[in-house]
Amino acid sequence: MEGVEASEKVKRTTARLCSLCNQRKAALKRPKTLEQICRECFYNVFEDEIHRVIIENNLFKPGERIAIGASGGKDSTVLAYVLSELNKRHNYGLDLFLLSIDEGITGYRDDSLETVKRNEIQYGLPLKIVSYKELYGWTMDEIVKAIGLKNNCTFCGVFRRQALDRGASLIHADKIVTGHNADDIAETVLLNILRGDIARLSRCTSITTGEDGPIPRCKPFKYTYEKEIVIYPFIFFSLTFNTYAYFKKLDYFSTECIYSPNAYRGFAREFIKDLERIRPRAILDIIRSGEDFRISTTTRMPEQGTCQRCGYISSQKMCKACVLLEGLNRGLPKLGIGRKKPGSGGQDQEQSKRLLEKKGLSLHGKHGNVDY
Ligand SMILES: Nc1ncnc2c1ncn2[C@@H]1O[C@H](COP(=O)(O)OP(=O)(O)OP(=O)(O)O)[C@@H](O)[C@H]1O
Repeated sequence: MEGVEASEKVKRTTARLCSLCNQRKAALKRPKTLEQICRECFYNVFEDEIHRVIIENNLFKPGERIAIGASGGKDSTVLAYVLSELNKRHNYGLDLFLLSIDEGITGYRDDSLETVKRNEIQYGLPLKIVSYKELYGWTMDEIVKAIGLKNNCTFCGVFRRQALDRGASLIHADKIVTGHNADDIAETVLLNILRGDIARLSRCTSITTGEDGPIPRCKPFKYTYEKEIVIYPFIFFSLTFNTYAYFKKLDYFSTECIYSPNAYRGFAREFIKDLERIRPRAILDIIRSGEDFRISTTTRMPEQGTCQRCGYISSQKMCKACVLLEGLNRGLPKLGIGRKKPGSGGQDQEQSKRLLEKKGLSLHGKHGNVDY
């Protein structure tokens, strides 16, 4: 019965004319606006929105070398494709590169890197791969053996952040772009509110961050819905499978990391889904709320300095990567796990974490809690 209803729904939707061009048959309902539009108009609005975001926010300057953080996953694959198309179409004058970090996760990253290697040929973009093993002397497989499954995402998140910077500087990149999308950012706003993490809350909605660090980072998908990029597991809009990556038949890798099988940012994601049922714009509203937060001028923010050991930016004497690495090398892998700095959550974060864990949900992001 359900199947019959679904196919009726498909027939009803596809029989309608596109509400933008009024000529071709509608092929999907846009999750962002609920408009029924055709494939061609979808490509146009999807790409034009990203172009507008790039131009209005002055993300790039002609001649810049841009490292695209390429994991082989849906977001960064679509980002690489769209950015290379827009670069040609609008003459941005950018030198684009794919930059992949090999965390050393057998059965996951080795497979997704194969996808990136194919993307290198498909999009004609040079690829640079840097590995945790060469940078830190440890693979994630080895780290998980030492620390177990509980805190491994913290290592991975901290190391990846620095690895992207180091990789980008090896290819003399001026900027790094990542595939963080609107859903990721809205979730992060909520998580930072729950953690009481004022420092991260104040920067998590910025489209460009790290301008005071080694290499600025941009998120051109800041306003792009995940559901428009690729299939989404919690389908509640009809025809959400007709997304950009699907229509364009892009080659991406779609398996979850084997070390964080429950990697969804459970609570925030579910909450946002509930809100979206009432108001499809909820994701954009949350991002806007995050942007509009005013941080009191008396709030103590971490001061940016450099790590005494490796010279990387750090608000402490030693950067988090060096602290974690020291723990690993001394056989004390738990050294440096946990975070109790002033203004960074402390007790509030612990309380929210306990509360969520009681409900069987996790506060941690896909790759630890240091994603922005
Ligand atoms: N191993 C990696 N190498 C290079 N860039 C990475 C890597 N992992 C993540 N990134 C960058 O960080 C972004 C966010 O990654 P994350 O894994 O949190 O989200 P995701 O939604 O699974 O992204 P994707 O679909 O691109 O894998 C990615 O879109 C990509 O730009």
